[in-house]
Amino acid sequence: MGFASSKQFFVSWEELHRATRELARRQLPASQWKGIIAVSRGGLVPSSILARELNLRLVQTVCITSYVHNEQQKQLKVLSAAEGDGEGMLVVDDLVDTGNTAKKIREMYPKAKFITVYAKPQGRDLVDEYVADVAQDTWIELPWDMQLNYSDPLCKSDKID
Ligand SMILES: O=P(O)(O)OC[C@H]1O[C@H](OP(=O)(O)OP(=O)(O)O)[C@H](O)[C@@H]1O
Ligand SMILES: Nc1nc2[nH]cnc2c(=O)[nH]1
Ligand SMILES: [Mg+2]
Repeated sequence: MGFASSKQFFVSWEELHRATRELARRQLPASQWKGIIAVSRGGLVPSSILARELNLRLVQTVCITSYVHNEQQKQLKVLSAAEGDGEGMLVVDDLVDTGNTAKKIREMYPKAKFITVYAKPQGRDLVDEYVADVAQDTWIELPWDMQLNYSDPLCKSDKID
């Protein structure tokens, strides 16, 4: 789950919006869906965009926290979960990485369609649909985790000038 990430992929609000709208476009016709189950917290913003684009008013959540014990072990804890087997529902998360969360979601909602905006190779086969591939060694930095910052001009680190 990102422990071995050596690179970063920075996602702006605009890029997240564009990619999530593309994910929404692929869920048409909207009439086939009863609603959305957002995988909180990462799936909350994408779910809001999908709900708007598909005019879905039923938005439920499944709240999962991940406890990391060591580099190999990630233990999931479900704090609260929408009821049912997921029939007619879109289960939405921001990304799939190792696939641990996705496996749990599939067990809980076997009849749902599970979709994410981003997917890494280890977990992508567990997702029914996603928009963008990201390498396994890359950490995805999402817009709600970032802020605008001043950046020095490149020549400042140029020792020859
Ligand atoms: O494929 P995996 O290795 O399971 O990783 C993917 C999950 O990790 C992140 O959530 P996280 O558990 O960090 O919590 P958050 O959504 O509250 O940020 C992300 O939002 C996915 O839900
Ligand atoms: N923000 C973020 N959370 C994650 N959780 C698991 N993998 C990732 C990742 O690449 N980025
Ligand atoms: Mg999450």
